[in-house]
Amino acid sequence: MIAQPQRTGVTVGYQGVPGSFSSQAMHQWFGQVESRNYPKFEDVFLALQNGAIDYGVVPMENSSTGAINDNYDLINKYHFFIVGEQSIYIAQNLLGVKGAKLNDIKEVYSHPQGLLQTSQFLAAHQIQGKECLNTALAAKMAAERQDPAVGAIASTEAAKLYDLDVLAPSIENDKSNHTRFIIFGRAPEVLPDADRISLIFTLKNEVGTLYEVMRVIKEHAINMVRIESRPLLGNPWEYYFYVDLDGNLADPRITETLAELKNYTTSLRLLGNYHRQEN
Ligand SMILES: O=C(O)C(=O)C[C@]1(C(=O)O)C=C[C@@H](O)C=C1
Repeated sequence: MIAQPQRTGVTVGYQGVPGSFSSQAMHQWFGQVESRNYPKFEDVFLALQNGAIDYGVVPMENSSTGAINDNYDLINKYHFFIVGEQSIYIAQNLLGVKGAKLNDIKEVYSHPQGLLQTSQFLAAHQIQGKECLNTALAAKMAAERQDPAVGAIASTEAAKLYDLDVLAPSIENDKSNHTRFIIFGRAPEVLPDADRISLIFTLKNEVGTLYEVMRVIKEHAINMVRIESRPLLGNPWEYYFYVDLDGNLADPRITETLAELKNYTTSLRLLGNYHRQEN
């Protein structure tokens, strides 16, 4: 694994409360760091905008349930730069108040992603899911309710922090459940050995424009690792595309590709060139 640069004396923002997967991802990437937490994903972007934090950490994609669309839209809306990524293994657990048994649980709080990632277990045990803003907040809410019928789907760290029992460990549908988070800041930070590039672009509404973009990438022998299309807010039936490529900005194949893509796109924004992280 490539060592991350030391960023000391900085403040990092994440969504949720301590014990959330976002806070775990933040600590894995930054180590011990000053942090601030916010109720909503957009609050993290606003905090970066008004200078309350130096970096933000948000989830972008889960290996079993796919894109976390809100954060793609926020990255498109706020013109910040991706400086890194962190993928973590997400073990979801059924948590309950002390002394509760699995069979007591009738409803659970969790983030919509936590409920989706454990849908098979919840259906098999006829447990009703109740959405809340974050998995760790779900644990905090279950602890406050002190009702053996009310549990939470969250991490074991959240169980410890909010004094809950783990009634069923690792109940995620997919045993290789990972979530990829991005680390973003106000300025680009290009590292000489960076190997992942993220772009956002819009296209001319003409025959074959997306094909031309793919062709340019392919003809420069660049590996495209992700493409997401999302509706452009305010322009019905128009889309923006988010693309991740393998590469470094000092490589002429990349500079030529970016220059050529300008011919086929109506806007093209480089979000960052950073270290990729394989699971
Ligand atoms: O960070 C948390 O704990 C969250 O509740 C958020 C979130 C998400 O939005 O995907 C983070 C990682 C997991 O995929 C489940 C939930």
